[in-house]
Amino acid sequence: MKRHLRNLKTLVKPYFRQIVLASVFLLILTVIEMAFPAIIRQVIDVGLKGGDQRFLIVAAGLILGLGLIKALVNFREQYLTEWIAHHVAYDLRNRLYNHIQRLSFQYHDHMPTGQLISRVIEDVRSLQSFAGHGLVELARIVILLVGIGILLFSRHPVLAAIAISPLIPMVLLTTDFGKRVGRLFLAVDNTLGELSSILQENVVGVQVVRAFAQEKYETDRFDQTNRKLFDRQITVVREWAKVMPSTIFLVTLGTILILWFGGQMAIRGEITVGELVAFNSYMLLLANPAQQLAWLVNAAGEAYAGLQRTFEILETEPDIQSPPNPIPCPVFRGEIQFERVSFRYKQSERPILRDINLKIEPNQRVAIIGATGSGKTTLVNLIPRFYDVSEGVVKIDGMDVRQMDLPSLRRQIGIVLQTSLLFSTTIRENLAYGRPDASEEEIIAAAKAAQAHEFILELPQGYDTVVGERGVTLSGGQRQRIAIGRALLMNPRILILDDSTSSVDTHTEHLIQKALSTLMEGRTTLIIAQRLSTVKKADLILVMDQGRIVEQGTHHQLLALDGLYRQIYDLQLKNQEELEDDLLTQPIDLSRVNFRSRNSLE
Ligand SMILES: Nc1ncnc2c1ncn2[C@@H]1O[C@H](COP(=O)(O)OP(=O)(O)OP(=O)(O)O)[C@@H](O)[C@H]1O
Repeated sequence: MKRHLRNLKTLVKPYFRQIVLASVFLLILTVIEMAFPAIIRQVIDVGLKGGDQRFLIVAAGLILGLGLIKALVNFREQYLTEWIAHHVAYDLRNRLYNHIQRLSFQYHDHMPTGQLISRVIEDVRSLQSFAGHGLVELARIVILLVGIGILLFSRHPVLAAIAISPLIPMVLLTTDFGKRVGRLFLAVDNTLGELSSILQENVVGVQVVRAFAQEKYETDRFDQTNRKLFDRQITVVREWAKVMPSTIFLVTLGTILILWFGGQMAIRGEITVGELVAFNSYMLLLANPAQQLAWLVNAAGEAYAGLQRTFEILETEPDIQSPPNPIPCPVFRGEIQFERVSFRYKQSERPILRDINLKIEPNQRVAIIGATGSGKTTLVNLIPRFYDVSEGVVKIDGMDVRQMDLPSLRRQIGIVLQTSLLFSTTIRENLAYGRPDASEEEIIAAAKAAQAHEFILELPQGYDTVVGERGVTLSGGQRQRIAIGRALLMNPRILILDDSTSSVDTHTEHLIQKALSTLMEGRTTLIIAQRLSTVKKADLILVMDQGRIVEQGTHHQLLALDGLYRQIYDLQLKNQEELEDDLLTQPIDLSRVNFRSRNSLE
């Protein structure tokens, strides 16, 4: 709790001046509200009793003047509190987004995307709505309660005690509700996160759902979580509905008590009629905010849950960041070394990479092959520090990558994956994603080298065509060429490629191969190889099996070894004729070869 209040303080601190000003406005408003019953009392006791018309006119003028001031101050106060709330939400969304950008892959592996989205949007919204309207109302209630309490007790302590007495169970009721509601809202928010995860997964994976005709299953899954959300929300409403009528009843009880006891006192002449009316007006002044108390506690609970969930993200230290005093990264020569590297994902029981020793010379082309799940992707992911080694060290040009400045390390490593993500913006901006300062000539040159220039020109708005959800849909081959252009423009010293191309026609395949060759020139390149042609051309081939590099060398050296590589190769050679035809057209998926079957071959 203390920690969360401290967090809240860090959020509102920049707006301290505005908060003070809003509080002053609030105080003025409340004082004006409390002045009205006092004026009415004077009107009844002095004006009406003495039949003094001038007194009535003065009182009416006073009420009119105060009413005008109240309207003006009210406008300023409402504007200011909303302004503060929106600024706090704006800052929080930015802080969250910046932090999420810095969190490691390890974190993203286990945090569902939908949960993150729901925290940045929904939890911030609940915080914002409480920070605006809620906090002000709460402050108003406190000021009113204290102010009216002092006024009533100073005039007539006995009647004040009678009038205020129903407020005691009301406060007890709402505090009890307040204790429970935070927990209930946390459950609601978590389920909302689950629901957005399912939605997000289904929208992204719509093709898979349709292809497997699993619409019914997915609809049921969504319905189940939606029902859970509904049930949890209804629980909150039920709890709230229990408290709400009780508070309304208790306020009404206050008025009844005043009329009953106060009325008798007035008959006995112990208080004036004006005082009785003023007492009742003060109670009515409290009625509205008191009824809102349950709503406020509700909103506070929701905001508290939001605060907990958003700060859970903000308090997560990124596992992977630049060291405090990073070694400045000069332009890499491109030598890569793995020394006794082992790696285990946080969740995995066994090491995924074991005792990897490897030296790659600058500008070498390295092909990595191995069965699916043998650790190829994991191995290359250690170079740009998407994950950090569990044991051993990865070095570039003799320096441990963990000692380098992270952005300058990653800027020198280009990555082209099989399914390259493009952003929903123009082709030009997608190409210049890593180099926003690139000139038009540079962008076009990169697109030409990536064999993308021609098809870009054929698009409706050329380089200004928006891709993705808001614009045209590009084919797999076109997307990959844009991704190659994007990497080319970065001019990285080290390149990581996935050379598989999802079924494209011969011509596109040829264009992609040409683009990749241009991209690889003069750079250290690691290719997760799916094609025999790529493997044959590599300076060094790494054969991976169950997290280890079991063989390494050139095509001929490895053939001569007569080991696993030979077996893979022979398996392909059996279909020699077919392969000859397909070599430039169809990717030969080496990862699909059953490496384990070598035992049966022996
Ligand atoms: N983020 C992750 N968290 C936990 N385990 C993972 C993660 N990514 C991969 N693995 C596991 O690590 C092992 C190696 O995966 P990796 O993706 O490196 O294999 P690969 O050789 O690239 O496979 P493929 O050819 O199918 O892409 C697999 O058993 C996989 O289940």
